[in-house]
Amino acid sequence: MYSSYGTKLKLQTSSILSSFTLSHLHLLKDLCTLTDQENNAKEFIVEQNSEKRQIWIPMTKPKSLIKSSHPGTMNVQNLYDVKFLMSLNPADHVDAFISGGRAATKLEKYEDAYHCYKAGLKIVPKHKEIIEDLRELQKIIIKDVETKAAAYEERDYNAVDFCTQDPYPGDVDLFKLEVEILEKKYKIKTETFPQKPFDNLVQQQVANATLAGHNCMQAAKWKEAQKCFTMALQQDPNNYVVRRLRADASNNLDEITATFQDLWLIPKMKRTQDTWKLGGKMLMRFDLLVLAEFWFRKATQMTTGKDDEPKILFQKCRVIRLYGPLTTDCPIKVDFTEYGRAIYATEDIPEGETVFEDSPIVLGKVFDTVHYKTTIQSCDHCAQSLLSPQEYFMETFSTMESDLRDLVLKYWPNTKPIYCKNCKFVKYCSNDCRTQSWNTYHKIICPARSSATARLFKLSENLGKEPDETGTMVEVWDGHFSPLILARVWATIVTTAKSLARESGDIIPTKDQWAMAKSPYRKFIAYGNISVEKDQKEIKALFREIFSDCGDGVSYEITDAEYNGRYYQAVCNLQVFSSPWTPYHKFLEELGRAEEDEDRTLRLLKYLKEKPPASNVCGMFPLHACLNHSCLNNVEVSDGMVHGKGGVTVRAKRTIQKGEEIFTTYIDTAMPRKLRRAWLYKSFNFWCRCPRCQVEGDDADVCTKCGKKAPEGKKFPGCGKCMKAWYCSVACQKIAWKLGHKLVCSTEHSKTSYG
Ligand SMILES: C[S@@+](CC[C@H](N)C(=O)[O-])C[C@H]1O[C@@H](n2cnc3c(N)ncnc32)[C@H](O)[C@@H]1O
Repeated sequence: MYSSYGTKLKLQTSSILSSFTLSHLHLLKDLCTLTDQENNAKEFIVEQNSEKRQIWIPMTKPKSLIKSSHPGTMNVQNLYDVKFLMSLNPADHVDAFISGGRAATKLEKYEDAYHCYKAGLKIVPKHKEIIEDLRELQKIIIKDVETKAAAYEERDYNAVDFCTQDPYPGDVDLFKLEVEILEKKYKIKTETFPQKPFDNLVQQQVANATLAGHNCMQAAKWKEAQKCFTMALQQDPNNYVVRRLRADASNNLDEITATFQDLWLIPKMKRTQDTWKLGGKMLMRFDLLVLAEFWFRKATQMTTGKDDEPKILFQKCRVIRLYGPLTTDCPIKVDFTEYGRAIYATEDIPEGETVFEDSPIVLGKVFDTVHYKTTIQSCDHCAQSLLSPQEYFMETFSTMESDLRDLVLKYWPNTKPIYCKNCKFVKYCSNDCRTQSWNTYHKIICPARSSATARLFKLSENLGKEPDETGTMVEVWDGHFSPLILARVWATIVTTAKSLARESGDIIPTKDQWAMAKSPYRKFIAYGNISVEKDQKEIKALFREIFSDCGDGVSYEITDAEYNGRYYQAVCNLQVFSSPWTPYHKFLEELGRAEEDEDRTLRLLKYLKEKPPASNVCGMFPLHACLNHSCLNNVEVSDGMVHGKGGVTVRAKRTIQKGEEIFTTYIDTAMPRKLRRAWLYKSFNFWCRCPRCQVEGDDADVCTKCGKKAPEGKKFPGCGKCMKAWYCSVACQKIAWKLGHKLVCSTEHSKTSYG
């Protein structure tokens, strides 16, 4: 039996499934299992190359019986099995999730373990064993993080250190244009003053006026100071010190043009770091961002010692340039802080209101996240779900009354995928998507193009593993997303650069054309500083092989910096989503409009489920990726339709005041403080400093406020409302309450419980 990609799926007499992938196995699970009726268990024997494994999955209770009769039950050895268990979506497979959780814990895939246990708790909310396992997991994660954190040198984290100040292509022209605007719109003059010979008397007058101006400045009399400096400059227009002083006086009067005019007239060689910085600030207010960047770049170059302001100001210009156009229609702006990009409300946003919507620039398969059951196929290009009636109704589709099945088939949209003509593997929802995909990236990375591209797809299908010389499956890629996403970014850059070259009558793109092609990805600022390429040698070599020949003699060099940078861009900016408008919704809409027999339609209702299964993919979202984390998040992110395609919608969880930062959450905020922090440190490399983390405690044996330790064997009483902070005295509790516990304790976040 062959899958659409040509993968050999052999069904043997003993129902042994060889050479499988998760989706194949899922689709074929009913064909390939032995059912143990007596013990209500199904056996899955999974063979990959020479490795054979047996998993017994209990289908119904009683659990004890299954365990005792099959010592190998739940012999879950690796993530394939964990993922497989998760994909079964059974109603009563708590044991499967326990085993999956334990296996994932052993494999140090803590997030997977956590989601396995959570799935188990969904079935039996207070399952004792799972709660114990979750506690154990919590301890393991904290220990792991503490060990790793101790091994790293504690660094003063500052996002600007990772940001480049390289000019963008086209900036030279923009620079000239902005100088013109400066002269024409803001009437900034470029003047030189002849050197006047002046005698002692004039010199004395200049000195007196300067001193008087200086005294006025001290007394905060800016207007008077400005007048004094003007008198001095009339006598000595080339005195750059006085000009700088007058700029300060004008700045204090908020006279932008006057301030900048004086700074502009100071010759470049005479401008201090401070002058460049102030000039940049004025240029930002003129909205002349390329010029402003130039001035802040100069200020950065002249910085000695610790002064991050010019660097931060520079990046502020960058985010206005990059994100300004994306936020014109929403009540937000993107700014730059010491922890990178951040989104702020530009007006009050009522609870429930949409804050913004976003669509992905690049999307690809979800990887390594067992809780997302990606069994539903979707368009490889636009992520539209290709959910079939069989996948939606599952076994009930064949058992429902035939007239109902006919009704479904009549109104269910066509979800038959359209395949790439070359590889006959990659699926699309339409010819349009197939053509667009081909023209933008697929022609470079189509698995039919070379053995290297075929290997990349295969690797992605096998969740990052491939056989080594001995046939043992080894992990070649340990990213949490499919390596195809990176391949797609590079392939898109290549095709864009090639077409820019073609437009100017060339074949090989110029440096500028490459830079233009990379420009859409500038929005994805990445802060990774730990080199990943050492650990991913194999896949890096594979990418190098693929992109060394992009056709027409063009190659794209994947340097170490390029590899690391793009890897972190993806890591820092990906978000899982799925199109909320599925074939199921279209079906319901069509059925609703149709004039069908009411009785028949009503009979169908009992087969409808609350929510259709999702076809999750992950995408790089330019705006959404700027959302920082808080354990007291004020927005919620959900799947949404954006310009007719799948994307994300960000809604206010409560009223957000103008100027407040917009925070999402990266983790399950029901987790206790210590675990939340460990999780964030492990996955995102930062220690959370949100208000909740500041006012909640970790243990009852330490006073959350003053840090005092409880006597041996004793515990301090906890906050009666939230039980998330413990105090040694009423005094400590009162102080903590005033300092912020009150604000946090009254929120719904504090009412959540974990496990
Ligand atoms: C998806 S990005 C969010 C936007 C980010 N500031 C940026 O510009 O890339 C995630 C990264 O932002 C930073 N971050 C997010 N929330 C943070 C917080 N509460 N404290 C410190 N850093 C945070 C961390 O570096 C994290 O890895």
